Amino acid sequence: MASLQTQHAVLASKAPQSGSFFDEPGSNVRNSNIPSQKSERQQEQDSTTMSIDVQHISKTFGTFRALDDVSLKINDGELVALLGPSGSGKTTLLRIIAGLEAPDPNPGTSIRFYDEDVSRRAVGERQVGFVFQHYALFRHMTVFENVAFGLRVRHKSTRPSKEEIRDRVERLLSLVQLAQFSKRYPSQLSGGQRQRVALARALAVEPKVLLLDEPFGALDAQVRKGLRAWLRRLHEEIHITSVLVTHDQEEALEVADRVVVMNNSKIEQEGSPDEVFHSAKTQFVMEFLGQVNVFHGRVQRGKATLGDLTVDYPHYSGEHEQPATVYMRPHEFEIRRASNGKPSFPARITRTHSAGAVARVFLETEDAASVLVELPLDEFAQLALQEGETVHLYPKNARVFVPSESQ
Ligand SMILES: Nc1ncnc2c1ncn2[C@@H]1O[C@H](COP(=O)(O)OP(=O)(O)OP(=O)(O)O)[C@@H](O)[C@H]1O
Repeated sequence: MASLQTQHAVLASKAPQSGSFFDEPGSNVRNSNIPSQKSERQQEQDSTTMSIDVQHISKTFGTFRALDDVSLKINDGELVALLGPSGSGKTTLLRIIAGLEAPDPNPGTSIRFYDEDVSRRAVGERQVGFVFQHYALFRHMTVFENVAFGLRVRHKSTRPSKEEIRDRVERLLSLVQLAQFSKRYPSQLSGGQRQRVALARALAVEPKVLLLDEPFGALDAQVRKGLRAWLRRLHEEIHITSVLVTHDQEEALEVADRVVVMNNSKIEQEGSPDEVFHSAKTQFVMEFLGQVNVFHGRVQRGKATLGDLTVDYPHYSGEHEQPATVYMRPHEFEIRRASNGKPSFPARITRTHSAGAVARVFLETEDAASVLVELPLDEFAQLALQEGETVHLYPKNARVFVPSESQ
């Protein structure tokens, strides 16, 4: 292939897509512009109460703009993940929702909880529950006392009775599966157990919304995975409107009902995990969510060209050739030994790795560009691919971005 270059963003992969752009003449390679059908869940959400509605939020620290006119609506009972790289503004947005930080005082800026303007309400009045990455539990208090704390310190007029507090704490501890640890001190718990206590403590005061800022960020990968699944199950049980800040795309895609991708102080894209993963609207989202092979091609007169491969690209019908970036996910290739006449390109296998859920095949094109392909293990075994051999790569799907259009 002529002028083929690749680079990899190292992130996780998902199940294969069914699109077959290269086999179907006239198909549209620009996935991102295909209007997506609203899922039943989305339609349901549209008709539910909006519990958090922030509009036109900007935040400047000195001369640095940490948030740039961000608007976001979160439905009642929804779990939304704010996902983005470090410094993209996720925590700042969360802190503004909480009332820990004030937005720049611009006309049009508003923060509403359940239709009530809370912009002027202090953090203590907003009824939010927090769990942070390093949510220090009180070391001198038992698990039970930690969870009960928020209720015990309430003013007499709103404080529940001793029995009510005991009942509520016991219920919460069984909800977070720590009932048997109620008498332990934080130092006698694992990191994951401590975060579950922190969550029970946040829920004890019956907040209207739950704000989670990298709650599992300090824990090791295995524990994080377990807690992720646990948090999702918990959310399904209690359905409290929740905002989860994370820079871990796997975590966001697995746990959230809706993912809000942030970049450079703005919301880059929001949608269901499927939408943001499969229909990235920008190159940033495409690269941030999932592993990608990146190729540099061209568009001209309604066609996108990548070496010998050509696909329809109706978004640009100009005569003037424009550079384009073409993305293909590792699972979006078929590998064959012999050409079947369909558009493909040859590549040499440099390494294979099959000790995992899928086999990973590392290849090099004629231009010495590297490509990563993922195959189901049975297909990999059937092909009996050998390092050093040259095979044909058949792309099954691709997304084309013309920088001037997509940015
Ligand atoms: N109090 C502050 N004073 C000055 N700059 C700040 C302050 N708080 C945040 N910032 C800056 O604003 C930007 C956004 O910060 P924020 O914490 O919201 O990012 P983030 O997306 O949550 O990142 P991370 O994942 O690293 O926590 C960063 O560049 C940060 O340095």
